[in-house]
Amino acid sequence: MALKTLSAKAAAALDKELMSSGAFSIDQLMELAGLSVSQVVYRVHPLHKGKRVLVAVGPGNNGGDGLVAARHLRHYGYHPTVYYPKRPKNDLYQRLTKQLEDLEVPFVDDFPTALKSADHVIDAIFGFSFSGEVREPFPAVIQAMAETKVPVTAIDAPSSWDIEAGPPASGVGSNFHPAVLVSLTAPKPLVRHFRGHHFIGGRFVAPAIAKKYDFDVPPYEGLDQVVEVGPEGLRL
Ligand SMILES: NC(=O)C1=CN([C@@H]2O[C@H](COP(=O)(O)OP(=O)(O)OC[C@H]3O[C@@H](n4cnc5c(N)ncnc54)[C@H](OP(=O)(O)O)[C@@H]3O)[C@@H](O)[C@H]2O)[C@@H](O)CC1
Ligand SMILES: [K+]
Repeated sequence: MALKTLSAKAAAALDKELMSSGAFSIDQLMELAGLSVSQVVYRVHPLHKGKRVLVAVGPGNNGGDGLVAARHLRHYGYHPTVYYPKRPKNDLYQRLTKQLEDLEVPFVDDFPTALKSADHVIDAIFGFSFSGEVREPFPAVIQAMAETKVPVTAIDAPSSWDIEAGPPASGVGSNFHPAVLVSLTAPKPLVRHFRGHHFIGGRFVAPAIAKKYDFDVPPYEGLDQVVEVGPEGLRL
């Protein structure tokens, strides 16, 4: 059975609803989203495969998920490094940054150089609000992630992919195929073009909300914050 997907518009509306009538705060949702990403990395890239995780962080909430994941990974025993070139003055992102600084997580300015000594990469640049052509300074970062042999885990969307249509036909991102994707709450239509390991995370949706937005809450087990749903077709 094919997984039901959420369009970019529906995902944004769901986000808004969770934070209004759903009574969640953005901090809560981001914490659970980032926690689920950290659990995926622990599964696909356990500590013995190498502790150096490079996190590419973008200017919105997708980036915030990456900052949260970096914090959890530090507590699990990894050595995360964060590339965060565009930092909005938003209080939430500043607090997430301070929490990482207190854990002595390094922030770097040169992504391609940092990539040379990374064992795993988290793509937290853009999520469901991405559109159009990738603007500076991110084209070189996406190009580096596309070319590296280091495995990449993308949060919610491979950055630069159109949320509905998938990878761009040419130019930046056309050759970017991350090894792992963590869809938050529900996959976006771009997942039809994704062939790697696919997980769903974001274990915070009430059944009535899932019904209203017409997607399936995957069968989370025990303490897990994630469910693997691919690559063998779409198992749900
Ligand atoms: N409900 C859920 O499941 C939850 C979802 N969560 C997460 O939130 C994510 C969505 O976050 P979001 O809405 O903040 O936007 P996001 O995708 O990070 O990007 C926006 C930024 O990118 C920029 N930008 C856009 N296009 C660009 C371009 N071509 N080139 C360059 N820049 C470009 C844009 O800049 P602007 O256009 O405003 O100048 C803006 O700064 C979602 O995918 C999930 O990861 C969790 O945190 C909580 C629970
Ligand atoms: K991403």
